[in-house]
Amino acid sequence: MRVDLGNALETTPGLTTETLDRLDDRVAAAHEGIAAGMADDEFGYAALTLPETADPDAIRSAVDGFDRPEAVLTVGIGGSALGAATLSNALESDVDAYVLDNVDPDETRRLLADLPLGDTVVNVVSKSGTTAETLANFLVVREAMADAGVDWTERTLVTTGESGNLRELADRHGLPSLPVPDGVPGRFSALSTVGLAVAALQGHDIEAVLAGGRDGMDALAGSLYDSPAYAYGAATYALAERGALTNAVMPYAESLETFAEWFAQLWAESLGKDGLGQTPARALGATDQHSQLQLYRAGPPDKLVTLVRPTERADAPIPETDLDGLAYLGGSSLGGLLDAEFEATEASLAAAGVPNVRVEIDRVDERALGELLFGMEAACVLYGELASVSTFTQPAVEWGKKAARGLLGGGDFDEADAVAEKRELRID
Ligand SMILES: O=P(O)(O)OC[C@H]1O[C@](O)(CO)[C@@H](O)[C@@H]1O
Repeated sequence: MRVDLGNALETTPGLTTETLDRLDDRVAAAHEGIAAGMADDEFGYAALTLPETADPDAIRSAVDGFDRPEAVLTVGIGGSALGAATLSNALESDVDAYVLDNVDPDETRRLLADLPLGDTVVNVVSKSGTTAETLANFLVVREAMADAGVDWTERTLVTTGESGNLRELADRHGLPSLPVPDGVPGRFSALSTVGLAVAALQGHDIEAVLAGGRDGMDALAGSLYDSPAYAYGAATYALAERGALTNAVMPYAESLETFAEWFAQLWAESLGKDGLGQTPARALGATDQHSQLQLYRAGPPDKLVTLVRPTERADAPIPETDLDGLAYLGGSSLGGLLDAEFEATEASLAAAGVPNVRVEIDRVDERALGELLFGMEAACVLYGELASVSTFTQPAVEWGKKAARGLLGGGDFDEADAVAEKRELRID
């Protein structure tokens, strides 16, 4: 993973090399704390040692009990789905991967109608084992399998904590199961059993993903000038401090679109604390040059754009044409056009004084993805240290969970009572 901060200097809001030099002392101190937390396997910091502590053999032995399936369905939500989805949507496999990470009945019904349930492994993931959406979807999927005459106990892999409903279910039915690593919040668990089981079922090289994570660990250093991850974390923090309260992450690769969704949870749920934070916007290049770029370039000067691309990609030629106006395209390639648009968008933002950061990986493969996921996790942890927020907790999401549970009769919660007090101004 390589980071280029050049287009975040002298912009609005913007940084200077003096700013970064001054910040580097704080990066060094933060790195000491992070390294100590990693060494002591402290809550949250344990995520940054997963490239060494994850056990690929245990993952492979859990999935090897299944014949190679036609499809894998992940039933989970948030970090219990997005890490696996990032890898499966970035890498090609002849095992199709699907995700149920919402409780939209139309989507659930549509998906179950499409799935070859008799040749699908259901990967149900919940660290807590109590997440309503995940458990509700699993109960629906399990019934659909039974209705299809499929023995769900033969087609289900459970990844969960030491206790809770899913652990009880796995124990009761002797299901193959994997542990969720202690001290690792879901949004930081991509390089663990949570994110790697699907990749293993799809035949991907999970050892290479972890090797990429180790590349990222090795690249951590006591200076932002020696660590791409810390450079990104420090620059985004300093830009937020100067008014860049939105970070639009814009990968120029369809295979990295889910990565932007994974990044959005990591960034928002880790850093949105105490009235602080930086809103992650999900964009896609080149598509969003024809939509959101107008706002990024000419809207309020309150954002930065993170442009992500692989520097090597399979390509597709654009045929020659006798149409005069299109002659410049003929003989070029789609990849050549995409790269030109990446560089043009980068220059367009710079010309308008909008800060943008370039993040590049060599190619979209297991090792580069492992390093990118690790790098953004480390960047997030550093940002949280610099902002002095509680990076690894997410108390603000609990209110809504209690309200929803109360509305369904799952307990007596004041939050549910507050729902009935909604202020109305209906325009029909
Ligand atoms: O793995 P679990 O416990 O089902 O949690 C799923 C997701 O819900 C959250 O706990 C927020 O409610 C996320 O932090 C987490 O990734």
